Amino acid sequence: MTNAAPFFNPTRGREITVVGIDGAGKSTLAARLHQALTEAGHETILIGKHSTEVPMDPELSAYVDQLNALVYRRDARIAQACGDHYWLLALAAWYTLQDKLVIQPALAAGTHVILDNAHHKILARYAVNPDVSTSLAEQVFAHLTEPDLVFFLRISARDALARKGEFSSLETGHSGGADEDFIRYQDVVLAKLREHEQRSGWLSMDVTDMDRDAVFKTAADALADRLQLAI
Ligand SMILES: Cc1cn([C@H]2C[C@H](O)[C@@H](COP(=O)(O)OP(=O)(O)O)O2)c(=O)[nH]c1=O
Repeated sequence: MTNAAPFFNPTRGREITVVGIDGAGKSTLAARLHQALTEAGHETILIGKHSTEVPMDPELSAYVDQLNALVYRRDARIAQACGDHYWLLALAAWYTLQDKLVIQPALAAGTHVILDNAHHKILARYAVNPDVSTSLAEQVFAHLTEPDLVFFLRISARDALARKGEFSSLETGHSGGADEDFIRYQDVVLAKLREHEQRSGWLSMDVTDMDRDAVFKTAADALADRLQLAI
């Protein structure tokens, strides 16, 4: 006998992440990839901003949900009072638990993970904040599992806004409520993402003139090509 034991040594799952500015189409693509992989018979989970379920562990799920509420369901006065460093560390705590309790066990069990809302956009947001050191922000996320494939959906802020129609205060970096505030802020975030892209081997797509089907088709081809995942 060899030591091959396929039933006890499932192939590790793949982690696939979608990044881009607000309105680039991340959630749309992530949901399509999740659906297509599942329909093709691949065990796959979709993880987003409010995914708090730790499989078969209601107690940990409740704890992760409390952390999600703390980080994302916060009131503006509390956000302001606590300040940027606090929120950076709270976000790092959130991403740490999501990685350790949900993503890593899934990958180890052979389940693929589609991650919408990865931490890269947060890094870009903090990189444009002069009050927080960029290297500190990079360090608090450095231990997270490295995705096997990152799709970067590139679009200008003006075009993203035309798609979205409306935006939240967070999506202007709390800089104001006008369209120009969204555009100015998101274009700076986009420039930071593009710097990251140069260093990271992301699969970059200019989605300005692509409809959702074309984006999905390009992504599906890349999954087959780079990760040998057929959908
Ligand atoms: C992908 C896509 C999205 N949209 C719309 C749907 C949503 O209202 C909005 C943002 O899409 P969404 O996928 O939510 O983007 P993100 O997760 O990056 O913020 O744009 C289009 O109009 N055309 C498209 O091709």
